[in-house]
Amino acid sequence: MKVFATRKVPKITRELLEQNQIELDEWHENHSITKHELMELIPGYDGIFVMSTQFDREIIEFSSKNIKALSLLSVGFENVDVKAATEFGIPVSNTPDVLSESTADIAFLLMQNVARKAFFNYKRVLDGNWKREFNDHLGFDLSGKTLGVFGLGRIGFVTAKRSKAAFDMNIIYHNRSRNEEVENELNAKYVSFDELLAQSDVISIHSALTPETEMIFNKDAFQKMKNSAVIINTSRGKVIDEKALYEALKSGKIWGAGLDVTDPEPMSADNPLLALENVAVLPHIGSATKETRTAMGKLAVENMILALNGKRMKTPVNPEVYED
Ligand SMILES: NC(=O)C1=CN([C@@H]2O[C@H](COP(=O)(O)OP(=O)(O)OC[C@H]3O[C@@H](n4cnc5c(N)ncnc54)[C@H](O)[C@@H]3O)[C@@H](O)[C@H]2O)C=CC1
Ligand SMILES: O=C(O)C(=O)CO
Repeated sequence: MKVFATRKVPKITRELLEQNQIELDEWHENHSITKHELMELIPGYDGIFVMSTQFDREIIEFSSKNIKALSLLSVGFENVDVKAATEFGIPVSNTPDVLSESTADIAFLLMQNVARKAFFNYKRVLDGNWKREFNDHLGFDLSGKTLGVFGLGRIGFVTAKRSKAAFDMNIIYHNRSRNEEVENELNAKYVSFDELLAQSDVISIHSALTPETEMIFNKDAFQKMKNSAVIINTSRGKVIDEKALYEALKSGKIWGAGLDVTDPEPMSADNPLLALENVAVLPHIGSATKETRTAMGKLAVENMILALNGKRMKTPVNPEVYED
């Protein structure tokens, strides 16, 4: 058996594959693999570790001749046409749960960072501009404020839990469905999207990227938010209309933004958002801890080995592929 990874995999993945006598090739070039390069390579493999690479219907159909599994090293799977994979009988898996704590940490880090302008103030230190201001560049307290979670799934829940425990924040949420367990545990209140926009001091985005959520945070949404509000995004860049976000921040329509994900990625260094005092940007490091990347690598390889042996994957995103 031979598998291919569209980027370098964690050490654990390599080790487990070796123990199972499965050969691995990884994409080592400096540029992201192109569709053409991928299609040239696919015929030589039995399975693929997908790391952010786009798998559209054409690639899926082409892969179906020999590929027995697409094992993603991510929980998000908007880059793969799952419907096509199911149609062509290819099982697809992702890495849920194992990255929820570390991604929620980054949402929480950005929240505190923006509330206290930490990156901006750090830059002042680097620039030799250390002044103790009494009335300028002030932040705001998170304690007792209202956190609005958009998409209260696995990561949204952990973020809400941290915010409640650390800052006794009042939790409201908007989700595809209500979650009474979460409501009881966190005293959280389900609200409509418009209520979430109007009532939140901080909005933290944790939904998947879907046709419904794409650009849902647009000019119209920013108009409905408090002038003092902060928006945090650790889901996918495309959930926010970044031009509208810039305008909303620049005009004082909303107060601040913390982004771990942007559209496109990487964000260009001359993006005007980076020049704003109340904006903190990180280069998509939500799951980037040793522990989490190891757990993701282990789960991804377990899924791959199961699929290569004709067994049901541990965390399939298209379980219907196993139905007769
Ligand atoms: N920044 C980073 O490094 C990372 C980013 N992510 C992103 O976080 C996302 C969430 O991950 P999980 O919490 O594990 O997923 P999940 O599936 O547990 O939660 C997503 C939630 O969004 C909700 N949702 C979907 N469409 C919605 C809509 N139209 N309106 C309201 N709610 C909606 C769902 O009901 C669900 O509760 C991933 O899809 C991925 O894009 C995940 C891990 C790391
Ligand atoms: O898992 C995901 O969806 C990520 O964005 C990175 O871990």
